[in-house]
Amino acid sequence: MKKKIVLVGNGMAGVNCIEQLLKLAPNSYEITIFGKEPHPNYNRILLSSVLAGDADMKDIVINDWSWYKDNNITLHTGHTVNKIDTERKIVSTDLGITVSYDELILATGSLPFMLPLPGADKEGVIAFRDIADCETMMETAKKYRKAVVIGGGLLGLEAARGLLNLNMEVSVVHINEYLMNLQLDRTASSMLQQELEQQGMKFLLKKNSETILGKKRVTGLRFTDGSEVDADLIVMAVGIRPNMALAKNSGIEINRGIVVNDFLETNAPHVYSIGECTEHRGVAYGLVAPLYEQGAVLAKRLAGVNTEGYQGSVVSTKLKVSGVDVFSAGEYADKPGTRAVRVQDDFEGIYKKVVIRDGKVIGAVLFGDISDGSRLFAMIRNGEDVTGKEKTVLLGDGGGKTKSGVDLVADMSADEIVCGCNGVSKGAIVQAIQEKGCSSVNDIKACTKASASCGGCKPLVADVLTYVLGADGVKTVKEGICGCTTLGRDEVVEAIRTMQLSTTKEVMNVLEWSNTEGCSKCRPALNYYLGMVWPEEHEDERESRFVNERNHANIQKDGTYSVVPRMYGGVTTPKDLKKIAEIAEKYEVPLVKVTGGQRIDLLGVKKEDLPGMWADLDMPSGYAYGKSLRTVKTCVGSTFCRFGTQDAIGMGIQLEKKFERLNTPAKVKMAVSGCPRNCAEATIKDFGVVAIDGGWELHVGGNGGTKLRGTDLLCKVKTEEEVLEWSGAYLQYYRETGKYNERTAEWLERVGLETIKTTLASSEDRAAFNTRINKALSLLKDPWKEIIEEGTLRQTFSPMEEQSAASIMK
Ligand SMILES: Cc1cc2nc3c(=O)[nH]c(=O)nc-3n(C[C@H](O)[C@H](O)[C@H](O)COP(=O)(O)OP(=O)(O)OC[C@H]3O[C@@H](n4cnc5c(N)ncnc54)[C@H](O)[C@@H]3O)c2cc1C
Ligand SMILES: NC(=O)c1ccc[n+]([C@@H]2O[C@H](COP(=O)([O-])OP(=O)(O)OC[C@H]3O[C@@H](n4cnc5c(N)ncnc54)[C@H](O)[C@@H]3O)[C@@H](O)[C@H]2O)c1
Ligand code: SF4
Ligand code: FES
Repeated sequence: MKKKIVLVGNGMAGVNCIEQLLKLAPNSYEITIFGKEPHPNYNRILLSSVLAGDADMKDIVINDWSWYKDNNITLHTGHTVNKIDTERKIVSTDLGITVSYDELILATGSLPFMLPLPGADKEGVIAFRDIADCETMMETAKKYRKAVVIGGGLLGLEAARGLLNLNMEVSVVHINEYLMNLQLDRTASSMLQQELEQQGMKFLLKKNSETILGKKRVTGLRFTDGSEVDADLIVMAVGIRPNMALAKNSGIEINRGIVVNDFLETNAPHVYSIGECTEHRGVAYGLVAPLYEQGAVLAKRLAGVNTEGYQGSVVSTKLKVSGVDVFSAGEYADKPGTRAVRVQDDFEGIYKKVVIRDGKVIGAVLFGDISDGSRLFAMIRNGEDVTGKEKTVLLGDGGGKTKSGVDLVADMSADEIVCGCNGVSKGAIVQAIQEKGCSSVNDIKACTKASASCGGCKPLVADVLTYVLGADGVKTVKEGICGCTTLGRDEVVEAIRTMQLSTTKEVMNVLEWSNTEGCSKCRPALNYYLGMVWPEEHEDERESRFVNERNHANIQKDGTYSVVPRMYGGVTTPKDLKKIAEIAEKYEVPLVKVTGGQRIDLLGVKKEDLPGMWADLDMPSGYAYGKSLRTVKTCVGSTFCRFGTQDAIGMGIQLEKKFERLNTPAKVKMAVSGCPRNCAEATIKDFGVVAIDGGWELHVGGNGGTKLRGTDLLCKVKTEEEVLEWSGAYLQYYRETGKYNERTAEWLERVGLETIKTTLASSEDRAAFNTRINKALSLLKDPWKEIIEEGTLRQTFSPMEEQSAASIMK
């Protein structure tokens, strides 16, 4: 007769252990699983991606209902096991079921720590732990605007990013003076803060929460220093506590967690504990990789396979916030007896620190470029001795003194975990390569799920591929444009052309998107590609655009908008200035500001006032919100300046009139200077024109934002017509080959200046590019005018509409 095994906790650690056990001893046990949540086993890690709009609830299920059936597992969801009789070997649940066991696994996970503040029981105060919390946040974002996240750790920041994507204003309250203080040093933390502030997050540091304000529902949070912040939603993310109530009630030894030995045995015979509820050698872990390692040991033990036991884990973390690369592993803090190698590049926003003690790498922090993460992590885990070559660990030596990623893979045992998020070992990846013919990171992802969650293990997966197949055997596959597809930008655009696909829905269906609704990354990208390929046929999909582009104005931190009318070349008239002044008074605009692009910005406009204000202005939209031509900055040039050799203003106005409204992969800024003194700063623009004696220099690929880049010289031309011809060809080439959201500076570096020069060298090719761009330009209408004239569009400017459109498109 089969022995009976019972698992309490249908979460990541417990079910993974059962999966391992089924592989090692398929027919040895009759299995029963109890889970408090009403769902089959799902990937809790990916709740952050669901909240951010990058994955769908259905994508995060690890084992669906049929998996339990196919493996003859009896599953009781919605049941809380509340008693274990360790003498009679029976468990019972709150709903009255009792089941006997021969072996019992406790994998009850953790409970989020809720600060015991007065008012913490109010409506709108939640944790971020499970599907229910995630759904509450998504629902709340449809009705409310202000979110406060307490806790600036991994969970708090991922929650905050998700809430921003849901169109909420987000303030993160942190007790410490710097973010992710448990994972980062101050330098990395302040770089992280800067990046997140640019994404729109606000921070309240060194703040100790005192009282949650509001009647039935939360309205704010007061701190011990007396200050307050408004809140319609408070998410507590201040750490977790092992869930050991069941063990405690049943007389099983607990301390910080349920106490186990190296074989995951508790003090009660035949009762084991794994996962976040467990304390092993004094440590309770809060990341999945160690929990999977515990499960693997326990599965072996239960299957009668020899094992040395669980020895504890070194952990690494990666923040799952798009656009931010942060990695931390081991002991990252400076302490007596440690020394560190640091590299900091403020231009590229990169920081790397490796901590060394007694000749061994014991910790690392990486920001901006985390490609060394898995190599350093392997060194930390292997206790690699780097005495005498400490600097080469980070800086490289060109002579191969330190081990490469592939060498480190060679040293790994088959059981070692490569992908922490999905519990995939080196052995499983090697097997997928050898038995299933996988030859790229994407193949491995499809076969084993390795690299499918946070993506932090991609470099290590690539090293395993190289280790098995050699460098020539590995297929380098372009990144999918988002998590919904493995197809890259070029493949998608090619399919749109050749298969004549005309809507985002059609693209997603025909190209078999894993998430049929798409996500906040692919929907606007597809809308752009479709418009670029089919300028006449494609109808712009408003719902696929981000909030600023839907509303043709920039949303501000208080939910109002900013209005910037077009002012060609930065030139205005007394009449227009008077009109703008009167309108600013009429709509009680709190701030009128001259922008860096030489225009006038009316800030603090209510959404419902936008169409009225546009009608009164009777000026074209300045597209200050769009992936489009923003401004053409000009100096006064030969019109007034003593040094000017050409008419910079006239040239700038011609360029702005020609390219206004053009949809581009990312925003485009231009400038024209009337002489090489370059007062219009043309050499940090996407397209800069600088007058020289007898003509113009055309400069390309500049960027003045976070990643400052000076332009490269494209060519010199003689006439204004040539400036227009070259700029048209250049912009259309960028439109046709740029990835959505890729600025010209990044595009130029990817494609290469020489390729661009060669492509645009012939006048016939330039003429063809110009024909296509002129076609696209001829079809564009001013959006403000359209909205004023079109009743149904105008109606969408009521405050209620924005709430319902909040969806995933920030
Ligand atoms: C939003 C979010 C993002 C995360 N991101 C990452 C990440 O990027 N990387 C990483 O490594 N980790 C991450 N984590 C942590 C990771 O999800 C946890 O470490 C992991 O889920 C813990 O697994 P577990 O099985 O121990 O516990 P859980 O997954 O919590 O499973 C325990 C289950 O047991 C059930 N249960 C408890 N008591 C009983 C009972 N008495 N009877 C029946 N059922 C019971 C619970 O309801 C729960 O479903 C994240 C966590 C969250 C919330
Ligand atoms: N990417 C990832 O690996 C990832 C993502 C999400 C969650 N997780 C895991 O989930 C668990 C929960 O995450 P977490 O971020 O809540 O835990 P945590 O313990 O890592 O961080 C909690 C943070 O809250 C701060 N804090 C504590 N009390 C506070 C207070 N009163 N006010 C303001 N701030 C306060 C702490 O300084 C700390 O930085 C952890 O085990 C974490 O590792 C991991
Ligand atoms: S760039 Fe030359 S022409 Fe233009 S304002 Fe400066 S000095 Fe005058
Ligand atoms: S470690 Fe996160 S996806 Fe592999």
